Amino acid sequence: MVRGRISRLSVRDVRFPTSLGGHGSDAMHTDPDYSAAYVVLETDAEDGLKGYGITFTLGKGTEVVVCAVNALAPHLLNKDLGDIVGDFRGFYRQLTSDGQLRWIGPEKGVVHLATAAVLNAVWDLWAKQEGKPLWKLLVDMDPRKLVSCLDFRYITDVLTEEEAYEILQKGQVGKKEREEQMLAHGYPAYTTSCAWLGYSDATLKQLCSKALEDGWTRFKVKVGADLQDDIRRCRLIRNMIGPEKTLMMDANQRWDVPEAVEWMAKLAEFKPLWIEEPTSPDDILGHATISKALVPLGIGVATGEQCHNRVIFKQLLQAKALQFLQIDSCRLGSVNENLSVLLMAKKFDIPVCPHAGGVGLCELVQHLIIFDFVSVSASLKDRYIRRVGRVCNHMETRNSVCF
Ligand SMILES: C[C@H](O)[C@@H](O)CC(=O)C(=O)O
Ligand SMILES: [Mg+2]
Repeated sequence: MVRGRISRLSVRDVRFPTSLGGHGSDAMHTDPDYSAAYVVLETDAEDGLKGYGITFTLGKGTEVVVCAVNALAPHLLNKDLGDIVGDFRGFYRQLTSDGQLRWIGPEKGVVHLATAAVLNAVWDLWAKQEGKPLWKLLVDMDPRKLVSCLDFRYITDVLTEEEAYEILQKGQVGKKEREEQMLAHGYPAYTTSCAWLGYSDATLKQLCSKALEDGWTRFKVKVGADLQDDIRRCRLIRNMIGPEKTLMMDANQRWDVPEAVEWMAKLAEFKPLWIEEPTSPDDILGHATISKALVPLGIGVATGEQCHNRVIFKQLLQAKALQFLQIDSCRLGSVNENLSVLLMAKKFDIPVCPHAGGVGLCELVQHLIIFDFVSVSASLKDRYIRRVGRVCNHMETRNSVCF
């Protein structure tokens, strides 16, 4: 039973100096300081429970997101939590339709990152009050109630509320067994931690050996800045992991469309499962062109970590522009919008492999992907979550079930 009126919203600018060691570096973000705008919601309820919400940022941008969170605060303060989650679709619309703030969106950029942080905190508070981790709150929720939390505006041409409901109804079959499977075995994961672009070959080798010792079987390597460097680094890592283990590549939007196709033709010998963000995240048809050109090479296209909203995902799916869909728990408008993308992916039969690794992302997306497996996709085929130690060890979480 939800309770309390929101009495306080505070937001902090939290930064880790990861750029000093090249951690998190890629072909476009050469000096990332992993950071987060960290929101805490308090209520006047006697239970003393607080809701914590995060959005991932990269250093200086955090102060801008903090401003946007403060600008959204009046929508929450003095509101009854019961009223918010009782009409969650309406509340999502209220936040994303603020007559002045939507001009600097709408549903994209800084204001949407801020929306994610705020709504992540609301979901956290709701789950805590119900005494469940978020994934369990979602899995146990009546499908009618669940679809009532989602905003179908702009996506009804591919997914109506009724279709979403039917998907969730079908997902009820075998749900208990899948939940037990998750708790017993976890969700398959991959690591990027050994192959950031700013790492020397010596560091790459040392971290890759350690990851192999630790039992990792799937590895992602950053590429895109210099072809000869990429060939050398991909050869090094492929030789170390052997022909059977999985290798993914991530270009972080570095290339033009023809360049992406030519570059990947040169890296195809290292048998990547996917090339992630080969070009601008806004270029839907460009992704479709790349995707079509890489099919004969057996390389899929993965994208989504910088997809603004459900509309872009809808078009990527319609255009057959991706083979792996990467939701981001903090770039989309929190759980509400992520769930609508999970349901669209199910309709198009495209596996979801969430973006994670940044501050709080591994902790957040595991809830979404477990819900996806238990209640939506019912499949682990071609699905992997990202796991990372470096920032996760600053987080205290319950129910961590990734391996
Ligand atoms: C700047 C970030 O570290 C980015 O490289 C993360 C990313 O692309 C990924 O985790 O995937
Ligand atoms: Mg990436």
